[in-house]
Formats: sequence, structure tokens, C-alpha cells
Amino acid sequence: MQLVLDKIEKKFNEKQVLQDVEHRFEKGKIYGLLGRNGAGKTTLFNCLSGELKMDGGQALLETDGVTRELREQDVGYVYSLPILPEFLTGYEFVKFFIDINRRRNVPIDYSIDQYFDMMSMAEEERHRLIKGYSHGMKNKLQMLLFLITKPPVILLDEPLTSFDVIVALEMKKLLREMKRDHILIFSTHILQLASDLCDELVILNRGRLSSVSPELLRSPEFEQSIIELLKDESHVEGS
Ligand SMILES: Nc1ncnc2c1ncn2[C@@H]1O[C@H](COP(=O)(O)OP(=O)(O)OP(=O)(O)O)[C@@H](O)[C@H]1O
Repeated sequence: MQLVLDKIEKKFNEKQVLQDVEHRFEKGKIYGLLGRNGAGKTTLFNCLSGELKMDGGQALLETDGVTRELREQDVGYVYSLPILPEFLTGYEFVKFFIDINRRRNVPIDYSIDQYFDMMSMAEEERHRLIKGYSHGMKNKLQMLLFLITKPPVILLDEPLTSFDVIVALEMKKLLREMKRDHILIFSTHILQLASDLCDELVILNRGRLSSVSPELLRSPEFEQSIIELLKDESHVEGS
């Protein structure tokens, strides 16, 4: 399975944020998306998730040689600041989410507690109001929903920045397991995390996407080379 971005364009007023964005993302790999503040990472994710309409181009899903347009339900989007029903407990919310999906004939593979176990969420956390959850726990809960619905494409907008070292480690493990069945793309500003977790890195620079060579990803010059590449971008905010 591959996600194919074909000449995606997006502008806000006169500002061209995405220009001829082309790339192929494969199942089985974790992709890191790097770019300066304001480079357009969130805009690209919003275009793929259907939250924003593209001005041009298309996103396609290719499975066993059959290509079709990417649909909203194909994409799971883990927001950096998740919006969840704060008046429910995590358990109540997951139960509700499973009930809705069962009615939509989505096959549910595990019990509610098994899903929480997979996310390493402790018993007492499950039965607390979401209102009292930390930022990282809210991110975990959002990711749990995608274990249920299994969208082929999962986009994570700076997901691991709010996790402490232990949770970040658990999340890395989970993402590595999830990549077998999903196309995973996450945006981050943390170069160490990108080189540690990603199989491939793509850089959004001047509205276009380019790949970082796998050799560079593993080399000692990695951080310095990426900084040089990103420094070069003159049109972004703050430069
Ligand atoms: N709804 C909007 N209306 C007008 N301009 C917008 C809108 N959304 C984003 N932009 C502009 O588009 C550009 C790209 O923003 P975007 O949030 O996609 O960048 P980003 O790479 O995710 O940045 P960051 O790393 O800071 O989160 C910025 O100049 C931003 O101000």
C-alpha cells in the first residue's frame, strides 16, 4: 500500500504554502516530516485529512496496483492538541467509540481493556475523567482510537513532544508495531527523535517535499546537514 501525493497545491490568500508537493509513502515505514515553523506541515496534514480543500493536485491510495482517491475515513489524524470529550472517563469514551463503530460494521478486534493495555494506560487512568488527563495521556487516547478503526494512513502532528521519556519509549514501540499495517507520517522538530524513530525523512522546504537520503539519516553529520538545509529556507516565519 502506498500514499501518493500528486502535485498538491495550497495557498492562503496570495501566500503559496504548498507547491507541487509530490511524494510516495509506503506501508511498513515510519516517515518523519521536518520543516521550519510555518513551512506548511500542518497545512499538508490538513489537506490530506480533508480538513482543508487543496487548490490543486490530489492524494491517492494505491493498493495492489489499484489506485483510488484518498478518502477522509482513510486518514487518522493525531493532533498535537487533541479535542476530546472532557466530561467522560477514558473508558466511557472508548466504549462509546467502539459502540458507534460496531454499528458501522467496523470489526472490533479486542476488548476495551485490551486496547487500554496496548496503550499501556493503567487501570486507574482508564476510569478518570478525560478533563484531568495530561497532554500526553490525551495523545495516547487519541492513538488508541486508531487501533480500533485502523485507518490505512496515520498522521501525527508533533505527537511525542508532550510525552515523558518512559511514555515516549512506549509510543515509539507502538509506532514500530503499527507501521506493519499503516502508513505513518509524523511531523517533529526534534531531530534526535526523527533519526531515532524514522525509516525515512522528508523535508518540507519552499512548499515542496524532498527526501533525505537514508545514508544521511544514520550518519554523524545528520543534524548539522538538516540544520543547513532548513537554514536555507528564507521565506518561512521568523527567518
Ligand atoms: N487558515 C489559514 N489562513 C491563512 N494562513 C494560514 C492558515 N493556516 C496556515 N496559514 C499560514 O500557512 C503557513 C504554513 O502554516 P502551517 O501551520 O501549515 O506551518 P507548520 O509547518 O505546521 O508550522 P509549525 O511548525 O510552526 O507548526 C504559515 O505562514 C501560516 O501562517
